[in-house]
Amino acid sequence: MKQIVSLKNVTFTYENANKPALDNINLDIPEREWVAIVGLNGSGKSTLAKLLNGILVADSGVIEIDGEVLSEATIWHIRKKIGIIFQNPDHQFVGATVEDDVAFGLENIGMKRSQMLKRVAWALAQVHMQKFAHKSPQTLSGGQKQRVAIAGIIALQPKIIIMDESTSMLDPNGRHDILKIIQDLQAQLGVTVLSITHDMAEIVQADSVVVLNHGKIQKKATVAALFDELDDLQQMGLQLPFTQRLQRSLQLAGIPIVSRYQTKQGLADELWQLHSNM
Ligand SMILES: Nc1ncnc2c1ncn2[C@@H]1O[C@H](COP(=O)(O)OP(=O)(O)OP(=O)(O)O)[C@@H](O)[C@H]1O
Repeated sequence: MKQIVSLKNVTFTYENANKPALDNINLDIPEREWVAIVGLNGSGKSTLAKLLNGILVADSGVIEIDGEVLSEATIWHIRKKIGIIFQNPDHQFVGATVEDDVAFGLENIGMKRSQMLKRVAWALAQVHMQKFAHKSPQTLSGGQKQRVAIAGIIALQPKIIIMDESTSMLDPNGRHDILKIIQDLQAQLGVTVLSITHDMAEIVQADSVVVLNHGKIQKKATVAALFDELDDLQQMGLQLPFTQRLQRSLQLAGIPIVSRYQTKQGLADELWQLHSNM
Protein backbone atom coordinates (compact mmCIF):
# COMPACT_ATOMS: atom_id res chain seq x y z
CA MET A 1 0.00 0.00 0.00
CA LYS A 2 1.28 3.46 -0.88
CA GLN A 3 2.13 5.69 2.09
CA ILE A 4 1.05 9.22 1.25
CA VAL A 5 2.51 10.73 4.42
CA SER A 6 5.64 9.44 6.04
CA LEU A 7 7.56 10.93 8.97
CA LYS A 8 10.91 9.51 9.98
CA ASN A 9 12.50 10.56 13.27
CA VAL A 10 10.90 14.00 13.11
CA THR A 11 11.66 16.37 15.99
CA PHE A 12 10.57 19.98 16.38
CA THR A 13 11.17 22.42 19.25
CA TYR A 14 9.67 25.94 19.36
CA GLU A 15 12.07 28.80 19.95
CA ASN A 16 12.48 29.43 23.70
CA ALA A 17 10.80 26.11 24.59
CA ASN A 18 12.73 23.80 26.89
CA LYS A 19 11.45 20.57 25.36
CA PRO A 20 10.40 19.43 21.88
CA ALA A 21 6.74 19.88 20.87
CA LEU A 22 7.24 16.76 18.73
CA ASP A 23 9.88 14.30 19.75
CA ASN A 24 11.24 11.73 17.32
CA ILE A 25 7.98 11.01 15.51
CA ASN A 26 7.72 8.04 13.15
CA LEU A 27 4.43 7.75 11.33
CA ASP A 28 3.18 6.31 8.04
CA ILE A 29 -0.26 7.12 6.67
CA PRO A 30 -1.54 5.03 3.75
CA GLU A 31 -3.24 6.77 0.84
CA ARG A 32 -7.05 7.10 1.23
CA GLU A 33 -6.93 6.41 4.95
CA TRP A 34 -8.90 8.56 7.44
CA VAL A 35 -6.68 9.09 10.45
CA ALA A 36 -7.88 10.80 13.62
CA ILE A 37 -5.15 12.53 15.61
CA VAL A 38 -6.04 12.81 19.26
CA GLY A 39 -4.33 13.78 22.50
CA LEU A 40 -4.63 16.19 25.40
CA ASN A 41 -4.11 19.93 24.94
CA GLY A 42 -0.49 20.69 24.17
CA SER A 43 0.35 17.15 23.04
CA GLY A 44 1.56 18.37 19.62
CA LYS A 45 -1.39 17.85 17.26
CA SER A 46 -1.41 21.29 15.64
CA THR A 47 2.37 21.31 15.46
CA LEU A 48 2.16 18.10 13.44
CA ALA A 49 -0.32 19.69 11.00
CA LYS A 50 1.92 22.75 10.62
CA LEU A 51 4.96 20.60 9.90
CA LEU A 52 3.11 18.67 7.20
CA ASN A 53 2.08 21.89 5.52
CA GLY A 54 5.56 23.38 5.81
CA ILE A 55 4.41 26.29 8.03
CA LEU A 56 6.98 24.96 10.49
CA VAL A 57 10.23 23.24 9.55
CA ALA A 58 11.43 20.18 11.48
CA ASP A 59 14.75 20.46 13.35
CA SER A 60 15.63 16.94 12.30
CA GLY A 61 14.14 13.95 10.52
CA VAL A 62 12.47 13.52 7.14
CA ILE A 63 8.90 14.22 6.05
CA GLU A 64 7.71 12.71 2.79
CA ILE A 65 4.40 13.67 1.20
CA ASP A 66 3.17 11.70 -1.79
CA GLY A 67 6.66 10.38 -2.45
CA GLU A 68 8.43 13.76 -2.26
CA VAL A 69 10.72 14.82 0.57
CA LEU A 70 9.48 18.08 2.07
CA SER A 71 12.12 20.79 1.63
CA GLU A 72 12.40 24.42 0.58
CA ALA A 73 12.59 23.24 -3.02
CA THR A 74 9.42 21.13 -2.87
CA ILE A 75 7.24 23.01 -0.40
CA TRP A 76 5.14 24.97 -2.94
CA HIS A 77 4.47 21.88 -4.97
CA ILE A 78 3.60 19.83 -1.89
CA ARG A 79 1.31 22.54 -0.46
CA LYS A 80 -0.93 22.18 -3.49
CA LYS A 81 -1.59 18.61 -2.43
CA ILE A 82 -2.73 19.54 1.09
CA GLY A 83 -5.86 21.42 2.12
CA ILE A 84 -6.35 22.49 5.73
CA ILE A 85 -9.78 23.19 7.20
CA PHE A 86 -9.44 25.21 10.39
CA GLN A 87 -11.71 25.55 13.38
CA ASN A 88 -13.11 29.00 12.71
CA PRO A 89 -14.43 29.50 9.18
CA ASP A 90 -14.64 33.28 9.75
CA HIS A 91 -10.86 33.42 9.53
CA GLN A 92 -10.84 31.67 6.18
CA PHE A 93 -12.86 34.07 3.99
CA VAL A 94 -11.31 36.35 1.44
CA GLY A 95 -14.05 36.81 -1.19
CA ALA A 96 -17.03 39.19 -1.21
CA THR A 97 -19.34 36.40 -2.40
CA VAL A 98 -19.32 32.68 -1.78
CA GLU A 99 -18.42 32.10 -5.42
CA ASP A 100 -15.49 34.57 -5.33
CA ASP A 101 -14.30 32.99 -2.16
CA VAL A 102 -14.23 29.47 -3.55
CA ALA A 103 -12.56 30.77 -6.74
CA PHE A 104 -9.76 32.52 -4.84
CA GLY A 105 -7.36 29.58 -4.62
CA LEU A 106 -8.00 28.67 -8.26
CA GLU A 107 -7.22 32.23 -9.39
CA ASN A 108 -3.97 32.00 -7.47
CA ILE A 109 -2.89 28.96 -9.41
CA GLY A 110 -3.82 30.71 -12.67
CA MET A 111 -6.70 28.46 -13.72
CA LYS A 112 -8.54 29.58 -16.88
CA ARG A 113 -11.83 31.37 -16.11
CA SER A 114 -14.08 28.91 -17.95
CA GLN A 115 -12.53 25.94 -16.14
CA MET A 116 -12.58 27.85 -12.87
CA LEU A 117 -16.32 28.52 -13.05
CA LYS A 118 -16.99 24.84 -13.64
CA ARG A 119 -14.72 23.84 -10.76
CA VAL A 120 -16.36 26.35 -8.38
CA ALA A 121 -19.82 25.06 -9.32
CA TRP A 122 -18.65 21.49 -8.76
CA ALA A 123 -17.13 22.32 -5.35
CA LEU A 124 -20.26 24.18 -4.19
CA ALA A 125 -22.43 21.26 -5.31
CA GLN A 126 -20.30 18.86 -3.23
CA VAL A 127 -21.10 20.84 -0.11
CA HIS A 128 -24.72 21.57 -1.14
CA MET A 129 -24.19 25.33 -1.29
CA GLN A 130 -24.89 26.12 -4.97
CA LYS A 131 -27.81 28.39 -4.20
CA PHE A 132 -25.67 30.58 -1.96
CA ALA A 133 -23.10 31.29 -4.70
CA HIS A 134 -23.90 35.02 -4.90
CA LYS A 135 -24.39 35.64 -1.19
CA SER A 136 -21.82 37.21 1.11
CA PRO A 137 -20.10 34.56 3.26
CA GLN A 138 -20.68 36.82 6.27
CA THR A 139 -24.46 36.26 6.06
CA LEU A 140 -24.20 32.49 6.46
CA SER A 141 -24.58 30.28 9.55
CA GLY A 142 -21.54 28.64 11.14
CA GLY A 143 -22.18 25.31 9.43
CA GLN A 144 -22.75 26.95 6.04
CA LYS A 145 -19.54 28.98 6.42
CA GLN A 146 -17.59 25.84 7.18
CA ARG A 147 -19.09 24.18 4.09
CA VAL A 148 -17.96 27.13 1.94
CA ALA A 149 -14.48 26.91 3.46
CA ILE A 150 -14.44 23.23 2.53
CA ALA A 151 -15.57 24.05 -1.02
CA GLY A 152 -12.62 26.45 -1.34
CA ILE A 153 -10.31 23.65 -0.36
CA ILE A 154 -11.77 20.85 -2.43
CA ALA A 155 -11.95 23.13 -5.48
CA LEU A 156 -8.17 22.73 -5.53
CA GLN A 157 -8.61 18.95 -5.43
CA PRO A 158 -5.94 18.22 -2.80
CA LYS A 159 -4.82 14.67 -2.17
CA ILE A 160 -4.77 15.22 1.58
CA ILE A 161 -7.28 17.09 3.73
CA ILE A 162 -6.26 18.08 7.24
CA MET A 163 -9.13 19.00 9.54
CA ASP A 164 -7.82 20.96 12.52
CA GLU A 165 -10.72 20.85 15.01
CA SER A 166 -12.81 21.92 12.04
CA THR A 167 -16.16 20.73 13.37
CA SER A 168 -15.68 21.86 16.95
CA MET A 169 -17.65 25.12 16.57
CA LEU A 170 -20.65 23.44 14.98
CA ASP A 171 -23.78 21.95 16.52
CA PRO A 172 -24.27 18.15 16.21
CA ASN A 173 -26.23 18.48 12.94
CA GLY A 174 -23.65 20.78 11.38
CA ARG A 175 -20.91 18.43 12.53
CA HIS A 176 -22.67 15.44 11.05
CA ASP A 177 -23.12 17.27 7.70
CA ILE A 178 -19.44 18.15 7.47
CA LEU A 179 -18.31 14.64 8.32
CA LYS A 180 -20.68 13.20 5.71
CA ILE A 181 -19.31 15.59 3.06
CA ILE A 182 -15.72 14.66 3.83
CA GLN A 183 -16.64 10.98 3.93
CA ASP A 184 -18.25 11.24 0.46
CA LEU A 185 -15.19 13.04 -0.88
CA GLN A 186 -12.95 10.37 0.53
CA ALA A 187 -14.99 7.70 -1.26
CA GLN A 188 -15.34 9.68 -4.49
CA LEU A 189 -11.89 11.24 -4.90
CA GLY A 190 -9.79 8.96 -2.73
CA VAL A 191 -8.51 11.78 -0.54
CA THR A 192 -6.56 11.00 2.59
CA VAL A 193 -8.00 12.65 5.70
CA LEU A 194 -6.12 13.64 8.84
CA SER A 195 -8.51 14.93 11.44
CA ILE A 196 -7.25 16.55 14.59
CA THR A 197 -10.12 16.24 16.99
CA HIS A 198 -11.51 15.82 20.47
CA ASP A 199 -14.85 14.72 19.08
CA MET A 200 -15.65 11.05 19.40
CA ALA A 201 -18.15 11.13 16.50
CA GLU A 202 -15.25 12.17 14.30
CA ILE A 203 -12.97 9.52 15.79
CA VAL A 204 -15.51 6.79 15.14
CA GLN A 205 -15.45 7.84 11.49
CA ALA A 206 -11.71 7.20 11.22
CA ASP A 207 -9.91 4.10 9.95
CA SER A 208 -7.18 4.56 12.50
CA VAL A 209 -6.30 6.76 15.43
CA VAL A 210 -2.95 8.28 16.35
CA VAL A 211 -2.66 9.19 20.01
CA LEU A 212 -0.13 11.91 20.79
CA ASN A 213 1.14 12.38 24.31
CA HIS A 214 3.74 14.98 25.29
CA GLY A 215 5.04 15.19 21.73
CA LYS A 216 5.38 11.45 21.23
CA ILE A 217 3.16 8.91 19.52
CA GLN A 218 1.65 6.90 22.34
CA LYS A 219 -0.08 4.57 19.92
CA LYS A 220 -1.49 4.14 16.44
CA ALA A 221 -4.43 1.76 16.41
CA THR A 222 -7.70 1.01 14.73
CA VAL A 223 -10.74 2.63 16.30
CA ALA A 224 -11.92 -0.77 17.51
CA ALA A 225 -8.60 -1.51 19.23
CA LEU A 226 -8.60 1.90 20.87
CA PHE A 227 -12.04 1.32 22.34
CA ASP A 228 -10.69 -1.82 23.97
CA GLU A 229 -8.68 0.47 26.20
CA LEU A 230 -11.50 2.43 27.69
CA ASP A 231 -9.65 3.67 30.74
CA ASP A 232 -6.88 5.05 28.56
CA LEU A 233 -9.45 6.96 26.57
CA GLN A 234 -10.81 8.64 29.69
CA GLN A 235 -7.28 9.56 30.70
CA MET A 236 -6.80 11.23 27.34
CA GLY A 237 -9.77 13.46 28.09
CA LEU A 238 -11.94 11.78 25.47
CA GLN A 239 -15.47 10.84 26.31
CA LEU A 240 -16.88 7.67 24.81
CA PRO A 241 -19.72 8.07 22.34
CA PHE A 242 -23.23 7.21 23.44
CA THR A 243 -23.23 3.74 21.82
CA GLN A 244 -20.06 2.72 23.64
CA ARG A 245 -21.31 4.08 26.95
CA LEU A 246 -24.58 2.19 26.54
CA GLN A 247 -22.71 -0.97 25.57
CA ARG A 248 -20.50 -0.67 28.61
CA SER A 249 -23.46 -0.21 30.93
CA LEU A 250 -25.18 -3.26 29.43
CA GLN A 251 -22.03 -5.33 29.91
CA LEU A 252 -21.71 -4.16 33.52
CA ALA A 253 -25.36 -5.16 34.03
CA GLY A 254 -24.46 -8.69 32.91
CA ILE A 255 -25.93 -8.57 29.41
CA PRO A 256 -23.54 -10.57 27.23
CA ILE A 257 -22.56 -8.14 24.49
CA VAL A 258 -19.79 -9.99 22.68
CA SER A 259 -17.73 -7.47 20.76
CA ARG A 260 -16.15 -4.64 22.66
CA TYR A 261 -16.57 -2.02 19.98
CA GLN A 262 -19.86 -1.54 18.20
CA THR A 263 -21.44 0.87 15.80
CA LYS A 264 -24.97 2.01 16.63
CA GLN A 265 -26.41 -0.43 14.08
CA GLY A 266 -24.08 -3.23 15.24
CA LEU A 267 -25.20 -2.84 18.83
CA ALA A 268 -28.88 -2.71 17.81
CA ASP A 269 -28.42 -5.92 15.75
CA GLU A 270 -26.66 -7.67 18.60
CA LEU A 271 -29.37 -6.68 21.11
CA TRP A 272 -32.04 -7.83 18.66
CA GLN A 273 -30.25 -11.15 18.28
CA LEU A 274 -30.01 -11.60 22.07
CA HIS A 275 -33.69 -10.76 22.42
CA SER A 276 -34.63 -13.28 19.71
CA ASN A 277 -32.69 -16.01 21.51
CA MET A 278 -34.41 -15.43 24.84
N1 LIG B 1 4.23 29.31 19.10
C1 LIG B 1 4.63 28.55 20.11
N2 LIG B 1 5.73 28.87 20.82
C2 LIG B 1 6.16 28.10 21.85
N3 LIG B 1 5.57 26.94 22.22
C3 LIG B 1 4.47 26.57 21.53
C4 LIG B 1 3.94 27.34 20.44
N4 LIG B 1 2.86 26.71 19.96
C5 LIG B 1 2.71 25.59 20.69
N5 LIG B 1 3.66 25.50 21.63
C6 LIG B 1 3.84 24.41 22.61
O1 LIG B 1 4.09 23.21 21.89
C7 LIG B 1 3.41 22.10 22.48
C8 LIG B 1 2.48 21.47 21.46
O2 LIG B 1 1.47 22.41 21.10
P1 LIG B 1 0.34 22.12 20.02
O3 LIG B 1 -0.40 23.41 19.79
O4 LIG B 1 0.93 21.44 18.85
O5 LIG B 1 -0.56 21.10 20.82
P2 LIG B 1 -2.05 20.60 20.51
O6 LIG B 1 -2.04 19.14 20.81
O7 LIG B 1 -2.46 21.01 19.14
O8 LIG B 1 -2.88 21.38 21.61
P3 LIG B 1 -4.41 21.90 21.58
O9 LIG B 1 -5.29 20.68 21.69
O10 LIG B 1 -4.48 22.75 22.81
O11 LIG B 1 -4.61 22.68 20.31
C9 LIG B 1 2.72 22.67 23.71
O12 LIG B 1 3.55 22.46 24.82
C10 LIG B 1 2.59 24.15 23.41
O13 LIG B 1 2.59 24.91 24.60
